[in-house]
Amino acid sequence: MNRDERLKRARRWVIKIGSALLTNDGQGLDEAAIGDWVAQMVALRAEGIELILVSSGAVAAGMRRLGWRQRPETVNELQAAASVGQAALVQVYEEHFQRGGIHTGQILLTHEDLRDRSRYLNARGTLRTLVELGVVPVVNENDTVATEEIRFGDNDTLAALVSNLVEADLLVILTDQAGLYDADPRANPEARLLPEVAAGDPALEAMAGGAGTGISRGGMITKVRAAARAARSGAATIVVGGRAPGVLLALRRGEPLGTYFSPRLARLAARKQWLAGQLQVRGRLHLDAGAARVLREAGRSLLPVGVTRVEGMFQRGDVVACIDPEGREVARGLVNYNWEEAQRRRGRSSKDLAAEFGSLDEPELIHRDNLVLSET
Ligand SMILES: Nc1ncnc2c1ncn2[C@@H]1O[C@H](COP(=O)(O)OP(=O)(O)O)[C@@H](O)[C@H]1O
Ligand SMILES: N[C@@H](CCC(=O)OP(=O)(O)O)C(=O)O
Repeated sequence: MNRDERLKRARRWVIKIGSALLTNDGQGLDEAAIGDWVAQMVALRAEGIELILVSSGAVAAGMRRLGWRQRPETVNELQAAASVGQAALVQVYEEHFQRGGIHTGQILLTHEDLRDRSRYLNARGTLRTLVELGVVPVVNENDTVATEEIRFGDNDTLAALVSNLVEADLLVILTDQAGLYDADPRANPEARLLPEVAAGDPALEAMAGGAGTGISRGGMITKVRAAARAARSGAATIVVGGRAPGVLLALRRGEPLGTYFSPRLARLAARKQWLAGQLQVRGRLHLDAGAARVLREAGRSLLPVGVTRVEGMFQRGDVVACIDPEGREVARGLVNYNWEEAQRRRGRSSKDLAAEFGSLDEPELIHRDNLVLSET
């Protein structure tokens, strides 16, 4: 399916608005711009398009209300700014959406909410219910409680995971550049805009750099990765300049704005999407070349015999990474044994293990249903 066709058919959109765009140079919210995007979203809703909004801007809005000129350094100050600013943010959205007769609902997530399978299913259920009720969920990271270990860090990653969660057709990332360029346009005036690329193409990461402003987090690299993640559940992504007049409606009309990331990656089953969305691992299993090959090429389960080294103190059911002899990540999966048991089993044949532990013992360290290949 090409871009035009996909856009015509896209019924469920996730729209992400970045910090760089939402704030007047990091100083408070650009309310006029927000009003303009919301009016466009109201028009999209009237066409029957379901919307989920992922909005940054809490820290910047909080700084403004607290009278701070610089982004604070300490975690608690950042969290305080986010707490004050999040209230301001939802207030502005709610006010503008109300004018169009649409309710909003606030959803604040941490990575922990999506790591735990039952919390993940719960978040998914709530988001889907809100969408079915015609409410526009306004999602942000729960910055007031998120510590380094449990945070997404940037909202591009969060928007991609939300796209997986609601099985969106399209992820639109509004930012302060017209799209993805072949080099950072702030540093290279000659950089050219790429109108269409393949989501997950490793060459894109080399072109994309970090954040452009002091207040934003991810930069273009996290957008490129977000497009690859979103493609795992079949969503196309468009990264586009949010200041282009009527940008959302122009996209809907099929105007060729921004960079279109076509989702050419194989679509994963819902459970594997959840696995692929895990941002952190609890341990690493180092594989020999043969095991790395059968995982990559034959989609087999991981048997203890192919494991040369066990790293980390994980428990049964934790997510661990499988690493090839060159140190590259092959796959991630839910491990059947804790680290001590895995240690005891590594390098041994299934026959040998059955003789020692009995035939009721699970022969795989990771079953193929619980294993997802990493993007390399
Ligand atoms: N190849 C690239 N193409 C476009 N922008 C890039 C590229 N590499 C780095 N950037 C930078 O990424 C910035 C956008 O990301 P970011 O500042 O995180 O915005 P947001 O808050 O919208 O997520 C741009 O301002 C730009 O300076
Ligand atoms: N959650 C933070 C935003 C994080 C952030 O700035 O992300 P991004 O918009 O991707 O650069 C906030 O609301 O301030």
